[in-house]
Amino acid sequence: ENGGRSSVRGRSGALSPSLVAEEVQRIDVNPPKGTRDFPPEDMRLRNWLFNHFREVSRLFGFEEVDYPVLESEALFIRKAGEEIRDQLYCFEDRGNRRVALRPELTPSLARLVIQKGKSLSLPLKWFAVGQCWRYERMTRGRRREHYQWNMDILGVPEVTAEAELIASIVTFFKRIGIKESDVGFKVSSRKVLQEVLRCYSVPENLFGKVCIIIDKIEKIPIAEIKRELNVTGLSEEAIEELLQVLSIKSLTKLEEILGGAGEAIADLKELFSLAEKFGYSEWIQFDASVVRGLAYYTGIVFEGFDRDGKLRAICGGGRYDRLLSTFGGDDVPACGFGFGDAVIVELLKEKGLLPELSLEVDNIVCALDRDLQGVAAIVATKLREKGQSVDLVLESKPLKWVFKRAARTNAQRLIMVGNTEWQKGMVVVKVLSSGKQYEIKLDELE
Ligand SMILES: CC(=O)Nc1cnc2ccccc2c1
Repeated sequence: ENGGRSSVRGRSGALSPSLVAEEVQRIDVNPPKGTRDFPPEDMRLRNWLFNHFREVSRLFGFEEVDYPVLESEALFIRKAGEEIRDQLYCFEDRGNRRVALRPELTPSLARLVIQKGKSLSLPLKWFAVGQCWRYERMTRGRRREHYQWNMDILGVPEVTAEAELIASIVTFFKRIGIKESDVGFKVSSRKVLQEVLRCYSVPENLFGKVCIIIDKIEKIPIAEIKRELNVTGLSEEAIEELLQVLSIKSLTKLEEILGGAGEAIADLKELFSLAEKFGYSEWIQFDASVVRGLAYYTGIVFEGFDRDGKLRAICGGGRYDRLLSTFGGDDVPACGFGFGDAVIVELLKEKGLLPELSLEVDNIVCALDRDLQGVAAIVATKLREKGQSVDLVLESKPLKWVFKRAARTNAQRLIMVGNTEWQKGMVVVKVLSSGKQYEIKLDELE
């Protein structure tokens, strides 16, 4: 199909190098383990998803930010036993610096906020869509990268901030056709754990570690949870009381156990009342077992789940009021969420909600004679200046080839530049949906 030329000879007919030099060993053309390419069809779906992330962030008045994918390893070294730490994609660079591919975006946000310091006026509402990395033994065959949408509000201590963040995710779900019958949010507060641990005089510095162990409650046997809590230093009765409280699924019950004085109850009541006002009460439920797997959360935590229970958490977030001070900055009240690009696509597949996205081009322009290639370029430029997309045929091709390409690229119109018509300053337009064909002066083409 390349006009009859044999593939080993280029335009000039010379022998191609491969026949002369030694055989070149073919490189591995797959992307590195655990990573993905985004060829056009996959990139259309990714852009569709990210455009919704960005449009919702805009609707909520958030500003877009980004950070280097490479950060100092120190940003992610936390001693709470988190999985994200065990799987850090870290290495020593050529300057002998310990660096890491970011496993999440929040520490970078904290770093930038500290760096900007007083020059930032609060509250800050920032969002980012960034690639995050982990290094897992490929035995699990899981991906080593994914893209995360993050939205964060800094400088707002009240739970109106968390309510706003959940509202933004509900808005996103509604835009892509996901309903409250498909997904929900489990909501709790780490202050529940805090209040229980205080009753048993568990030192504050064990709080993060205890949360990380609790977060594994549905992933490892309960006996293992108890053992790890015990090793961490909790008494038998503290462990029993903790596990008891974590099984509570109603705020009323929680109030009976904890008493009505604590901040946990007040925050959660406020959040559920705001949910009413935002109109997403049907989407959220209290569930004391939600703690999330990041050590820095300090208050409300939430995670989006699929009600069929087939998938891992869709998204998650919460309040992290102490993160900045762990980096030596002044504390700023903060809350945010992360939303990965993988589970949501699995959910859309499950629900038959994957959009059909095809390549669209307004025009395909071709010269019918070799010496009219320049005129075809004029036509293409004119249309592009009017904001129309043009797939300009760049070589002299038989019309059959052009029609085939027009069909594959979903071109709306075919513009042909032929000698006969061009003598009169005209070009031929064929509307491909109707087959209607007409001649028109170039400067009347729009
Ligand atoms: C389902 C999925 O791809 N999860 C995923 C993939 N890559 C990651 C990379 C860093 C942190 C978390 C990650 C999570």
